[in-house]
Amino acid sequence: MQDDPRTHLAAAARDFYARGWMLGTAGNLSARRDTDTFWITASGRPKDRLDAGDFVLVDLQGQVVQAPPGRQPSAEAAIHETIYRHVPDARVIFHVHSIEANLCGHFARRGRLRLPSLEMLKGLGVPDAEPHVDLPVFANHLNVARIAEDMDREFTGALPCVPGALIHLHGVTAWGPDFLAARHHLELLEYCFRYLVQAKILAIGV
Ligand SMILES: CSCCC(=O)C(=O)COP(=O)(O)O
Ligand SMILES: [Zn+2]
Repeated sequence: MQDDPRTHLAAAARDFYARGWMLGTAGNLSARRDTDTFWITASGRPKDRLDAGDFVLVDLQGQVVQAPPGRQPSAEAAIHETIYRHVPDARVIFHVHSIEANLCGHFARRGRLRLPSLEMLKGLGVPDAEPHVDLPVFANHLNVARIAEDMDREFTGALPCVPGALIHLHGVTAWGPDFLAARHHLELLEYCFRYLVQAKILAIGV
């Protein structure tokens, strides 16, 4: 599995688990294999010990192409499909459940979370000294298809100006053209969330 995307996904999952972002089997990760299929974590697997038997190959229509015995794709595969269908350069998607991402759901207004105005957002593709950027926030539903439908509707209108989205009181999803970029995007969003939580504690307006 040397240069197999599953190796990189398993390594990313171990990293995110160690940061406390994928505890208790939370989260799911995927990477495109080709134009029509992507590898995604199997549902309900512990993210600190994934191996090749913990990934399912699915297509952009939601059909399972290849699955190890007894494994189902992530229950949230429809969200990954929606992102891959709409965002042409998304090749890797990370969805994690950090405490800060969920606390920041409380700061969202009308389906948007205003990110802090930091030059650092350059790393999310916004090269301004004092950027004004909103992250889309989607309502959470136990029926994941409803989240994917909301995302499909919103992304049909316009893609977000940063490579990520929040699902309210559930978790954050970030994507990128490769593993490193997707990780950087997730780290930058998580930095923003920590910054917003700290600013709230210190009663600083951002
Ligand atoms: C234990 S977390 C609840 C489900 C969830 O939100 C998640 O990210 C993991 O679901 P999966 O089916 O991918 O294991
Ligand atoms: Zn989730």
